[in-house]
Amino acid sequence: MLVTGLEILKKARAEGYGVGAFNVNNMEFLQAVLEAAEEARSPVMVALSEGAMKYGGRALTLLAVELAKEARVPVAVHLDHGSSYESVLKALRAGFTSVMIDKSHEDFATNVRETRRVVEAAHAVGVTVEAELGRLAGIEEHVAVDEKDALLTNPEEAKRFMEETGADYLAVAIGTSHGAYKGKGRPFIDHPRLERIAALVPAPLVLHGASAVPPELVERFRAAGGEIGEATGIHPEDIKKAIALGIAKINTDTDLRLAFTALIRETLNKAPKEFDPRKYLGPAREAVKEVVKSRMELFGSVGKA
Ligand SMILES: O=C(COP(=O)(O)O)NO
Ligand SMILES: [Ca+2]
Ligand code: NA
Ligand SMILES: [Zn+2]
Repeated sequence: MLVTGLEILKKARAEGYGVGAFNVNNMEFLQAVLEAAEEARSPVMVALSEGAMKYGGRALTLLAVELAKEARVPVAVHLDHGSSYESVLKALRAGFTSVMIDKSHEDFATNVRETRRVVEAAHAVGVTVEAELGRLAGIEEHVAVDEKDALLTNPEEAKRFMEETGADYLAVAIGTSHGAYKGKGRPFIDHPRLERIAALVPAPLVLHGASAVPPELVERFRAAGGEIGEATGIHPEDIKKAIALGIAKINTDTDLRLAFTALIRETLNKAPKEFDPRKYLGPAREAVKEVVKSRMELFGSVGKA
């Protein structure tokens, strides 16, 4: 059933488990995420970035909202990294039930003003809002944030931010970053900082840049002909600890992309004569589904639907 993000995340934080927000760009990713959720009896958030909305158009947004309605588990359809009020309005018009307005690269006052404007519009139509305070290192969708500018979330500011904006859940910067290169070796996750934020912010907390980039998947990608450098993700133990401290929504995109692409390369390498797309998109869809299921196991959301 199609529900709001807050309905899913409030329960998750209260009961101490995490819910995956999985980025989708096409039909196969969407099917993989929803099938995994139904088989695992897990609530789930289907996330579309602005790029995904542009790439898939109504073929993707209509499909996501309609399939979410038909799903046998709670599903929220979420705009990931909304960069403007207009972009949020498009998602609201498409029937999304959760929207992120990401103004974390702006100054505090601007972030508050822009976020509050989105909260008013979204709440008017029964949709809940994710906001962000603090900056992830690495590449954010619209700004390149290098290490020295990466500003981790200030707990006291976060409290004030949530009170002044009325946002429903908060994306925090505690050391993660987007993509496959999250730092040398095991990225440092500032759990003490998260604990202080969670003590001051009762709302569900969101972790971006949370992909594990597992070595076996990186190897599989390379073995199939993919080229990738010194790739590292967030250690599963650091995810579990973050969930215990108040993280309720965990964004996963890179792991799904690596799995999908590795399988397509593998299938095409093995069958150079193949030109039926279902023969290489199908196994890739299965691979994404397996990654989604393993993430749900790690987050503790299996059986929570
Ligand atoms: O935060 C993410 C995804 O992060 P990853 O690159 O670690 O999958 N999307 O908003
Ligand atoms: Ca941001
Ligand atoms: Na998001
Ligand atoms: Zn993100």
